[in-house]
Amino acid sequence: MTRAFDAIVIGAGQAGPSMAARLAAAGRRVAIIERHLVGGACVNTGCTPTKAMVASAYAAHLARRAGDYGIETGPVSIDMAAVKARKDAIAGNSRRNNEVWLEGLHGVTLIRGHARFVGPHEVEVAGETLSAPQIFLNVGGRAATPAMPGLDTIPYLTNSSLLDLDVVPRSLVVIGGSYIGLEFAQIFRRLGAQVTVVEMGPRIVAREDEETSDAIRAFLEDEGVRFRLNAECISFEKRGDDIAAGVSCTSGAPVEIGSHVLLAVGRRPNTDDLGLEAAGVALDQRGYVVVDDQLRTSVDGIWALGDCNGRGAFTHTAYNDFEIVAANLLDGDDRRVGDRFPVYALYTDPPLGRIGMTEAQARAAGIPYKTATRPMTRVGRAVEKGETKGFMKAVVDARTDLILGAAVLGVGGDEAVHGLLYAMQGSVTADAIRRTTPIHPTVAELFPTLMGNLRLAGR
Ligand SMILES: Cc1cc2nc3c(=O)[nH]c(=O)nc-3n(C[C@H](O)[C@H](O)[C@H](O)COP(=O)(O)OP(=O)(O)OC[C@H]3O[C@@H](n4cnc5c(N)ncnc54)[C@H](O)[C@@H]3O)c2cc1C
Ligand SMILES: NC(=O)c1ccc[n+]([C@@H]2O[C@H](COP(=O)([O-])OP(=O)(O)OC[C@H]3O[C@@H](n4cnc5c(N)ncnc54)[C@H](O)[C@@H]3O)[C@@H](O)[C@H]2O)c1
Repeated sequence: MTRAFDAIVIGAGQAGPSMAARLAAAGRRVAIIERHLVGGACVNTGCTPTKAMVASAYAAHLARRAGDYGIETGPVSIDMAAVKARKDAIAGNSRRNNEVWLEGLHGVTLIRGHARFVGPHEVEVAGETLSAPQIFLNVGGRAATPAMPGLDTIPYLTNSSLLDLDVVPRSLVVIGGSYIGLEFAQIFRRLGAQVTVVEMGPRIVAREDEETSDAIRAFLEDEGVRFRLNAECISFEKRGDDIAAGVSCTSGAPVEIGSHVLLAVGRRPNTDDLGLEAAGVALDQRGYVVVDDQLRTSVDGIWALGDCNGRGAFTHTAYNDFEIVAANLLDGDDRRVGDRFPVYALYTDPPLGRIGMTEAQARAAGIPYKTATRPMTRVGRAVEKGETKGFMKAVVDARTDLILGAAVLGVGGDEAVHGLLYAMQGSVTADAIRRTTPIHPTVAELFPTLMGNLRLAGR
């Protein structure tokens, strides 16, 4: 027997539950299917637990630096079991709040199990077939584990399993020098591990401008994180209790030894075990669901939201996907993915707040642009806080005076960058920002000064 609903949502991550709630509020009978933990990657193995650990690592770092502020402390030691318990409590509370809310929604049925398409509008889960004219995919992604020689012979960690450790690894080799790898590298270094980041490219966070990569590398090196760049042909081998990572770098020792290895080399979408071929939903070469600018898939009545559509890789983009689909379907609105500005943060300390284009992207696009940079050593609030690493930088269209992009790498950068998000969204010019009167002392108070220092690129 087939159980009929008006809508089925597959995956209770960052878009699915809100989608289910909106549909139910509009009078639809909705099934939402979750195979593992409500809240998905962000709540359980991503944003929430990692940012809780960033906070513990920051506390350790600040305690070690207490003397800089005239404060005396004793020796700093780490109780990793307590760090883990705090992180688990925060993530667990968030998950339970999501669950209680979802289970209490009138018109929504939460079904536990792995969903698989058996037709364009039929899904099998826990031995039952469900059908609905509208289906919303919110299946997210997981850590990519590419075929690397020897990987199957060692007990490697991913973002999920690393979060289960209740002891600090003696030495952690992080494969991948990008967002996931760098956040974990700094966390575990501050918690006391020897940390080496192995990156196959010539620099870390290669999507950012070179000066950003260099500054992040420099402050992580200051804390004792080691880097092996240009590490092609990585291989692994068990050596007693340790793991040897062969790194084939152009310089340096050919092998890095660690007690633990973290794989942080990207994500892959959870679309390989969803039976999408039975529905005829098209995937791209990397397995992401192909969608249009309103997140419709190649099959009528099926939408894809969140990481699985390859149009974003963040919680806020997943949630915005829900807003777009709900507005178009239920509010008669006309919202599109193309209308959103890319904005995100890298939660190292100091964090990187980023919006829009990098300078390299503006140059590659052939846009005539102006740029200005200011080091955090010349930001009063950063000096007063004793946290002067990093810089802020803006890239502005020389023809229109509109902001193309910005990077705020510095204390409070993840928050401050929002001022520029609202300016970009509202088409506010650099000159208009220059004329504002922000609060003193803040990091964002230097944005008007920054805009006053814009110079044509190359001058
Ligand atoms: C270590 C780490 C740190 C991160 N930090 C940040 C951050 O600070 N800020 C930020 O914005 N983003 C961050 N991200 C990214 C963020 O977690 C994701 O972008 C976000 O979770 C995507 O949401 P989603 O709803 O698309 O998918 P997910 O949250 O992955 O949810 C998908 C859900 O679908 C379920 N599912 C999958 N297949 C099926 C199936 N066949 N049947 C039933 N259920 C299924 C899964 O179990 C999961 O619960 C981080 C990611 C990682 C890994
Ligand atoms: N603060 C945040 O918002 C946040 C934090 C963590 C993750 N995320 C999301 O998760 C996504 C995935 O992050 P990620 O850091 O895993 O992936 P990524 O795709 O950003 O970077 C992967 C890195 O691994 C390197 N790499 C790939 N293969 C390699 C190999 N064989 N050997 C050595 N290095 C190799 C790449 O050159 C790259 O630097 C991000 O795009 C981001 O959207 C967001």
